[in-house]
Amino acid sequence: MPDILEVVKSRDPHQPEFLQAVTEVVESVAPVLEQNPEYRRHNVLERIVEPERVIMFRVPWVDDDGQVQVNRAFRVQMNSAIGPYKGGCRFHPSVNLGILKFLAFEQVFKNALTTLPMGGGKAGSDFDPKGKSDNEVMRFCQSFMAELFRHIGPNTDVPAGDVGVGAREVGYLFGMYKKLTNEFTGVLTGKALNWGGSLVRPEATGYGAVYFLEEMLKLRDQTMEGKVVTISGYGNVGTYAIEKINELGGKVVTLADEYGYVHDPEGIKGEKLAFMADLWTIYRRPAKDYADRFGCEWVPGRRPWEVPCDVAMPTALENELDLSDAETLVKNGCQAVVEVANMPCTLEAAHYFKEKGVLFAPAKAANAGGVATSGLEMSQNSMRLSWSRDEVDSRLKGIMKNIHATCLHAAEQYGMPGNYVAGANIAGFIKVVDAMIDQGVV
Ligand SMILES: NC(=O)C1=CN([C@@H]2O[C@H](COP(=O)(O)OP(=O)(O)OC[C@H]3O[C@@H](n4cnc5c(N)ncnc54)[C@H](O)[C@@H]3O)[C@@H](O)[C@H]2O)C=CC1
Ligand SMILES: O=C(O)CCC(=O)C(=O)O
Repeated sequence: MPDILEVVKSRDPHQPEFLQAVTEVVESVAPVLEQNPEYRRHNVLERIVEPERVIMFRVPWVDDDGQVQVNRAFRVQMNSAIGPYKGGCRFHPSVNLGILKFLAFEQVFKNALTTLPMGGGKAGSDFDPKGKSDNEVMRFCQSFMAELFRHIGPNTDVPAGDVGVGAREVGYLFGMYKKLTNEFTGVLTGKALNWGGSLVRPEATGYGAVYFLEEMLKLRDQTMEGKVVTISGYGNVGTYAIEKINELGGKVVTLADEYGYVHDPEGIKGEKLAFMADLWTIYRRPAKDYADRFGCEWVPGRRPWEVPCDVAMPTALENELDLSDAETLVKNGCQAVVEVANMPCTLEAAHYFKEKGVLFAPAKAANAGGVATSGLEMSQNSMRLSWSRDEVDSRLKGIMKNIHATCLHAAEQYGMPGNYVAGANIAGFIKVVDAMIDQGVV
């Protein structure tokens, strides 16, 4: 039996993020494979690390000066064993095939944990929406969809937003899909409310992560009341995580970007939260604007993890928190780390938190509220009905509680009590590979 990590490394030596995501899963599921020889016989590990399909395409578009620009785009259709491919689109200059494969791979397990019938996929482009006009963004989205539309559909593949893709972009993507197919269907989630979106979808990832954190804290007889929290990204997930933390009596004291971080010991709330909410999501402006506007400390070239906190919630990008950040957090008394971004902690940082007894929520469990609510949007679209805010929020809360319990149960069952990383990987893995086996070698 070949070592799967060696296979992945030798096939795709230039995809470190993908290898990292696979390594974490392989470490977790080793006891499962040992106890279930059937999984080895069906070669499930070798199959699950290979995308079912990857579409790569060029996206030509015309900028405001009349100049033709070209970007590269992908849709990674990773696994459809338990439902149509499902996962967001990322527009960011760092996007490449390896990053999208890691995101699509994570999505497979995450979507399985929600219990909703969704397979995993991820799309994206190296297009940078920063500094682009509305019209440029629209032309880019239209050109992107002019190719993607033939590969997706409400029962085939249902994309959504991710970094750099919010309600505005989903609107432009949907408009083009509708024009090309002459169909009004739930082919994208994260739609605006007045044309098929779901209440609570914008808030869902941030709220869901805080619901997960509440469950973890309950095990230590604690609540969010009085907790000091550090975050990084201040886009969609950062904004709504802060809103929920404030509501539950916590206080968020940082926000950050690639240039440095803002320290606001008074907490990001009220008028300040409203200002911050628009800063990236609408204007794509740097974090420093917040410091300038409210007279807070701006710390250039450093990361927010050096600010003492009870809870750290990385909310920007992969590998934004490394071992030395983890050591600083632990030294400063941090009790819990919640991965709200996808794979924001390096493997070494995640291992260190576990070793030191810090509560550690892995992304595929903690940020699953977003895609879960996308699943609820799909259900509402299929039924041609809209649920109330309370209905969606209580389903979201129920799903997050269930994911928390599922992770604990799976980890316990395989001899790793309290290890949320192992629990999330094992539970997601078993659900997906059982479905793959049921469906034969396809
Ligand atoms: N939007 C969603 O529903 C979900 C998002 N996620 C993950 O959450 C994270 C954030 O996503 P969103 O808030 O949706 O994106 P967003 O586009 O709304 O916000 C992105 C944030 O990251 C910051 N950022 C961009 N480039 C950066 C860099 N090079 N260094 C540091 N910061 C940088 C931006 O300033 C912004 O604050 C990503 O890892 C995404 O995959 C995970 C689950 C669902
Ligand atoms: O809502 C969705 O379909 C995707 C959300 C997403 O991209 C993620 O969970 O990372």
